[in-house]
Amino acid sequence: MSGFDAAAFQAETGVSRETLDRLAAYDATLRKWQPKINLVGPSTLPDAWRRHFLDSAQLFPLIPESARVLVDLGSGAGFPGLVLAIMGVPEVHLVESDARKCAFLREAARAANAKITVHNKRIEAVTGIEADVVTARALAPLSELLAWAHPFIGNRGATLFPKGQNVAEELTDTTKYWKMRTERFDSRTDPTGTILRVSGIDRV
Ligand SMILES: C[S@@+](CC[C@H](N)C(=O)[O-])C[C@H]1O[C@@H](n2cnc3c(N)ncnc32)[C@H](O)[C@@H]1O
Repeated sequence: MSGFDAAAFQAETGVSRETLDRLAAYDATLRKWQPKINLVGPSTLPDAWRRHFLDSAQLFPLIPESARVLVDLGSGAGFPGLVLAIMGVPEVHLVESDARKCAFLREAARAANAKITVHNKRIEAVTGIEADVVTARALAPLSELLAWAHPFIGNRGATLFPKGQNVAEELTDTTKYWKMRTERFDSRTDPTGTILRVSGIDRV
């Protein structure tokens, strides 16, 4: 059992009491639904405030201040997109192909009073959203993520992707297909992890 609880999350992120209460309502919904649908790895649930809530919340300060519209690809149980919506990103779209996970996302958003849009579709089928930021956690290699993100942000917006220790290899592979500006930030939850912020994306 981890000692990193909601209070530790609040101390680490500085979120308001109201935001913490909304995240706690999301957490309670996650714990209620987890036995019915495998939403997160069962072994990660006791440490959810660090492994999922802080892991998602650490992206918030990396979002440009002018950003209004965020698309989260392959949202699963809502990490990081739903956390970022609760923290204050004005317009958040969650894209998830699994209908049961979409039912959970709608219920968790209702419990947390978060006005998000859930798209129960494959990413490739979602069109017509002009976004400022695209996020995705644990979904695909970088080159694939950029191919999915590009229709939403063109070369104007930015992506934020938590990545593991293979990030250097993924970057090398990606430069064959994409021109881009990359910035790397140390993960606050994973000593071997990196948050990759990519912008100015164009095909080679
Ligand atoms: C490994 S989970 C990660 C979920 C969440 N982002 C997280 O980090 O906890 C990947 C999710 O992406 C969804 N997914 C995979 N490919 C997809 C696609 N092409 N379109 C929409 N959703 C997709 C899966 O159903 C799954 O819920």
